[in-house]
Amino acid sequence: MSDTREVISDARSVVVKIGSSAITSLVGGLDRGRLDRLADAIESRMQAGSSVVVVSSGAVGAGLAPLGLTTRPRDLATKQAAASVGQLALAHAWGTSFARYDRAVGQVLLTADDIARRIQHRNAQRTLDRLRSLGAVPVVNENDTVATAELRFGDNDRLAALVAHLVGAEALILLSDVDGLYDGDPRKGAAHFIPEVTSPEDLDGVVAGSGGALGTGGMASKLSAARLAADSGVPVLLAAASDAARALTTADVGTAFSPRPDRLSARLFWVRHAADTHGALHLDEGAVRAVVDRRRSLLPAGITGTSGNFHAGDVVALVAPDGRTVARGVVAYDVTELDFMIGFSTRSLPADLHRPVVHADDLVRI
Ligand SMILES: Nc1ncnc2c1ncn2[C@@H]1O[C@H](COP(=O)(O)OP(=O)(O)O)[C@@H](O)[C@H]1O
Ligand SMILES: N[C@@H](CCC(=O)OP(=O)(O)O)C(=O)O
Repeated sequence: MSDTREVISDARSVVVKIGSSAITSLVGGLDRGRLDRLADAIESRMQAGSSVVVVSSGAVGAGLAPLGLTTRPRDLATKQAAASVGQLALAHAWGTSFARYDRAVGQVLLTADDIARRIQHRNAQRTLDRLRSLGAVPVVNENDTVATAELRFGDNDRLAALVAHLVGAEALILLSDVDGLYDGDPRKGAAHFIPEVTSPEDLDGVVAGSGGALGTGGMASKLSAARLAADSGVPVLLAAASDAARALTTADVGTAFSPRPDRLSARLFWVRHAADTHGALHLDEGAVRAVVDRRRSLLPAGITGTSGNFHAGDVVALVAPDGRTVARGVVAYDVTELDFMIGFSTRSLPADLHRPVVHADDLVRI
């Protein structure tokens, strides 16, 4: 068995993400039998000494039938209404499944903002830690009814990877309706199974397709969540929910993603994955080369313009002349100060403006 699978199987703290496609269907809504089987597997892992945080999708899927809807809505307001009805059923169903073991369940609804802002971040962290120390299972979902389009996590795979970072988990298990990663969408024809992903090259030629009728992000969101987790040193197992018992014990099913050996510091992880940037710095070609290839700090001379309303200490995007975001970093000046500095060489500026606009230590390439 690979080292990664051993780490996942031995992890004392695990985040288990369950996709809509694994526990809901368009016709039947929430599948209580499947939820019971997942709760059985999670309970066994907890009995063996691990703490588990569940990230459960399925609110929208569970809310469709009660509202007389037969397809997943596309517009935000109807999605939010379905999630509002469905979240109640979902939380109740998890509560009932774990009550068979006298295990309490705590509902935790988060938005991107909660993870991005340090104070809410700490509050969420404290609640999750206390729930776990009290032996309860936190069941996390996105707070769909208040998240607006631009505030959305995008998908719960990403939320699960951020939660894994937040609680210092040692493994992330993504359970879906597919039994792992293939080089193309297995619903669309013959595809080859990929058991291990140890480096980005293992993903060369992989076509990550869209999700099913109820899923949101499809395989692309699982791959980017796996990368996010890998950046924070967390190994990921992607497996079918029907294999949950094996995924949670021996981890000898599905696709295992190794964490990167040079994991990002907590600070740089923050910079790269901060939910929101507060603006952008537009770079000329020379500055792109200095920052990306030579890993230098960004100086005012290489900046051609700014956008957004940011302050010193905010995370901003660094954008190349062709519009690509090439890095993210913590900016050292307010936009109002910077607008007078851009294009000038450091020597021609007053001494109090000599620090770099983004220091190399505060900068992460994308
Ligand atoms: N390269 C691929 N490997 C495996 N599955 C893929 C791939 N591309 C697309 N898929 C599809 O992604 C779906 C899972 O994504 P999604 O429906 O969003 O799940 P979930 O609800 O669990 O988040 C699977 O049903 C599968 O058909
Ligand atoms: N918050 C939404 C889930 C969004 C989502 O990412 O769904 P999925 O792709 O099934 O994990 C819900 O509960 O329906």
